[in-house]
Amino acid sequence: MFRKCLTSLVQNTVSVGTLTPKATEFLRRSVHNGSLGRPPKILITGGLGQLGIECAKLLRSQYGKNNVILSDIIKPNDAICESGPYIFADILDFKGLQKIIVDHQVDWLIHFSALLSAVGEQNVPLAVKVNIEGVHNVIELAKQYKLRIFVPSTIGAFGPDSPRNPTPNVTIQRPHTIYGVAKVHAELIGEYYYHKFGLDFRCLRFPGVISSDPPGGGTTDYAVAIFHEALRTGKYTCYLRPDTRLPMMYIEDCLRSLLEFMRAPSEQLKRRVYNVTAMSFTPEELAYKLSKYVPNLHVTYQPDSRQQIADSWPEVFDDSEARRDWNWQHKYDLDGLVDYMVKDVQENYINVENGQRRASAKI
Ligand SMILES: NC(=O)C1=CN([C@@H]2O[C@H](COP(=O)(O)OP(=O)(O)OC[C@H]3O[C@@H](n4cnc5c(N)ncnc54)[C@H](O)[C@@H]3O)[C@@H](O)[C@H]2O)C=CC1
Ligand SMILES: CC(=O)[C@H](N)C(=O)O
Repeated sequence: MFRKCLTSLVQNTVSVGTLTPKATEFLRRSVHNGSLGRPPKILITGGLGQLGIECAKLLRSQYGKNNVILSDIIKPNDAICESGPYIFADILDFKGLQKIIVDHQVDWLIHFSALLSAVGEQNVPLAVKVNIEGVHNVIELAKQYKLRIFVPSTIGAFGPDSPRNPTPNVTIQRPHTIYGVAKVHAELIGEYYYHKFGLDFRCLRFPGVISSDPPGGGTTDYAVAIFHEALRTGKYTCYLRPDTRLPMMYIEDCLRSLLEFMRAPSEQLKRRVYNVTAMSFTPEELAYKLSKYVPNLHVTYQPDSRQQIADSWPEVFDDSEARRDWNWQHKYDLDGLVDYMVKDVQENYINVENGQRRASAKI
């Protein structure tokens, strides 16, 4: 009965006449913070991308396997199905998303569906749909069902007119990619819904995120690809100039920032959109660090259309406001990142492939 009453409160489907507005708000917040014995039910959209699978692992370790639902439009493999709930959800299907939120009593929405910067430029109409219409759908649903919603933004939300070193939290934003335009739109509409309707909208601008999982087609992808190529072949051809400096972050830091930010009490947040970062480096500097593990590493540079995008993005990201307001602190610097990535790619990709090759040679 108590659980039912709380759920109704969270979803605002009944009015509880006997409770004061303050008590109602307290209960609603307690459920969102997982502090009433009921962890939040979380839906991750675009969950089979670079960030989604690892994010689900982290959130499931905190809130339980069945309280975190992964969703995407991709057919999942066996490992994904075994790891916890997975649902097909097209971000463009408003009613379909609505049904999932109602059926599964969702409290938090982590909205990862997107076309990244380089792929977005290859298919602008689709990027407009997924990155702009998709955000409209989730923001409206989050408002209707009183969800806490996280939408990531990016260094790509800045453009050539923005100060690049450092790029502060609030400054000129005139991006030249459809990806960036859509992210600025997401930041603004989220802030608008917060001011107008009290929506608990939260947004972090991430730098290039580095993990061993394949990235989705961005401008910062080289910083993942170089590990896979260099450790397999000792060579890598980079599509950016050697001196292209970009802000970056190891995935563990990125997802921890998301979790800490989602858990931060609303009154601690001075704004709804924060820059976060860990380090900045160039391809040349990364190659130098990697050459300590791959002594004869040979990197060549053939800049393509992604160079122009990178040249319009921040070089150094100023995340001092996140550090001040909710105590954001990164753990991995460039040395730590390279060390972890080398181990991860070697153990979980190269050694596994070699094992499979040996096994099939025996058959
Ligand atoms: N990976 C990075 O370096 C950064 C990522 N971000 C943001 O984080 C979020 C997640 O990024 P990644 O995981 O790297 O992207 P990703 O490209 O690896 O994954 C995006 C996912 O969205 C899904 N998707 C595409 N169309 C869809 C649709 N119609 N309905 C539902 N899902 C759909 C794709 O199937 C894919 O699994 C994105 O919003 C991205 O802009 C922000 C800054 C840096
Ligand atoms: C920094 C990002 O948003 C992403 N990795 C991209 O390069 O598009």
